[in-house]
Amino acid sequence: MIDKSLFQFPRMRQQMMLLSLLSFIQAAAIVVQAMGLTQALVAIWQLRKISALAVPVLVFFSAFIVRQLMDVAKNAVATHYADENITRLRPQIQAQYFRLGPAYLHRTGTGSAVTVLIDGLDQVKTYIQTVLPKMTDMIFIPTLTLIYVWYENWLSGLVLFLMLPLIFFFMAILGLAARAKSDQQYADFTTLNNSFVDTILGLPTLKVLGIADQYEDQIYTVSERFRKKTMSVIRVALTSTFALDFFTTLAIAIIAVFLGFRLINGTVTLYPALVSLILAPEFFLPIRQFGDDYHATLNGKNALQQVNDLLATPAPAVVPPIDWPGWGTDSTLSLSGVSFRYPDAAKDTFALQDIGFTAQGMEKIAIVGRSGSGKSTMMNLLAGFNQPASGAHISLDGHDLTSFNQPQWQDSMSYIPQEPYIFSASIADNIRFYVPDASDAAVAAAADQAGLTDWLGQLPDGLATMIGEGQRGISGGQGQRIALARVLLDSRRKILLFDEPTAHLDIETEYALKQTLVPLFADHLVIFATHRLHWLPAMDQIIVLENGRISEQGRLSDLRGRGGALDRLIEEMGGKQNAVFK
Ligand SMILES: Nc1ncnc2c1ncn2[C@@H]1O[C@H](COP(=O)(O)OP(=O)(O)OP(=O)(O)O)[C@@H](O)[C@H]1O
Repeated sequence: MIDKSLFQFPRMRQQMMLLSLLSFIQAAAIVVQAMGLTQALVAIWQLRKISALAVPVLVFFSAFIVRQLMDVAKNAVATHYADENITRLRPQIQAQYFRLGPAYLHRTGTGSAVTVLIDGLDQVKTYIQTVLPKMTDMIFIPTLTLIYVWYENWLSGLVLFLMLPLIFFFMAILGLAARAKSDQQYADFTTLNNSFVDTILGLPTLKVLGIADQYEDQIYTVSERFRKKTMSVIRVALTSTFALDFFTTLAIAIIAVFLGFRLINGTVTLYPALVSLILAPEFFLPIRQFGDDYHATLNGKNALQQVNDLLATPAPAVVPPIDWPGWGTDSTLSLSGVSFRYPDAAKDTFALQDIGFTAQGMEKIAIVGRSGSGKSTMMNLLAGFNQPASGAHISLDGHDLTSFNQPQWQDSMSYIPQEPYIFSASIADNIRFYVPDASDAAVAAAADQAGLTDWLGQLPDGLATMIGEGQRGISGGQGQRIALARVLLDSRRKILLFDEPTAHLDIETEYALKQTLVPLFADHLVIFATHRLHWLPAMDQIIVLENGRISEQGRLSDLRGRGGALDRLIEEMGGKQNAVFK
């Protein structure tokens, strides 16, 4: 029922002590309230003067108020503590996602991240808020009421005490059944979120292909499955609540019958009999309340488990800092024996195998290959998102690196993917990506150099125009130019990694962009993955990938016409692509 990891939360001991104190006071108030009520009833039964009622009634109401105040206080303490932990966990989870990188997010799904960060944390909050006070209530309220009932009437105390194992036994059986169903339900919830986010992101494609309805049906099917799983969890939860209610009512009835007979026999007086009867439901109340909230706590427990698993996932080690001034004209990077396998790929299936090459100074290197040959995997590895398998040798100006997840390397490079991410912000802020404190004049100059001036002139708000999700849409070419402006703004980053930056652009836009890009290449190390072969004449070194291996590498002039992998690739591309080399 209780996730042990809760006890590792900061300040948990103090919180539990505080809640224990509040539950203890509440338990005492419950006993005192019952005493006051019973004394008042006994006084009425004995036809005593109305003034004899004053003290018991006052005691009853005072204890009643204390009891309610303790509920308010426990709620406030638990809510505050839950909020405090959610506020602590949210940035930790975000930081962990950053550490694990896009490769992890790709594997687990965006929907899963949304589930953890939004619904998951809400459920964890409800869990902490509910389970902590319920736990201390379950310890103190039954104990104190049992002690008092036993003191007043040991037989009633014994009945209450004997009922406990039976109730816990049923709680455990039903709890286990609900647990299994709830695990399934939570897994379905994540699947549902993943397929929903996936469908929303892919909606334009689905519409174009005319299969949006099919996906709508799929979401309907998944959500129906989720609904049914939820209903079955609720069914088990209701059965357990019913079973608990049944047994507690039975126990109270047994006590009532016993006491009734003993009152008639005269073996017990009215006060102990009545106080036992009034306290019997109080004895079971915390257990029943825990049963009522069991469903909510199960979801929270699952969500907490997911948060813990995420936080415990080992992040790729950040390579320790090196004494390296950054990439310069004399710099050398050499790789050998670099392999990479996706975690979910078959055992011996490597997306990259035994990669080796050397990059020097402001060289321009093209990585070409058929679709699926490993170009993006290679760029993600060079950007530090994919970690090479053991046995790789990476040497950066004489420093041995185990991966490119190296702060100085990453601070020296700019990575431009096929579709650069445009944040929901102004164009200027999007350009300031690497240099947040760049001046307006510097941003405007970078935008101009990237060829954005004509377009900006058409926008009433110019650089202040809001773009990105939920804002003004932009074309693929404009997105690439913004990404270029980012690079131009930060002249310290001398390494440019391009992953097919013009893949989604038409020939005219690509040509215009090329005019901006090629001059930029001059004072940078450029590693450029592409299947558009007209870029090759602008490159110093060509690396041809086939099935994750380098099948040919060298200068374009050396590779052309020798019937090797590059010639085969050019032949396959045919037509317009081939014409570039004639
Ligand atoms: N996240 C992933 N998990 C498992 N396998 C993957 C993943 N991403 C890519 N692969 C596999 O790795 C291989 C190389 O893929 P990669 O995307 O690097 O190729 P590419 O040359 O960039 O292709 P394209 O030109 O079509 O973008 C392919 O066989 C692909 O199926």
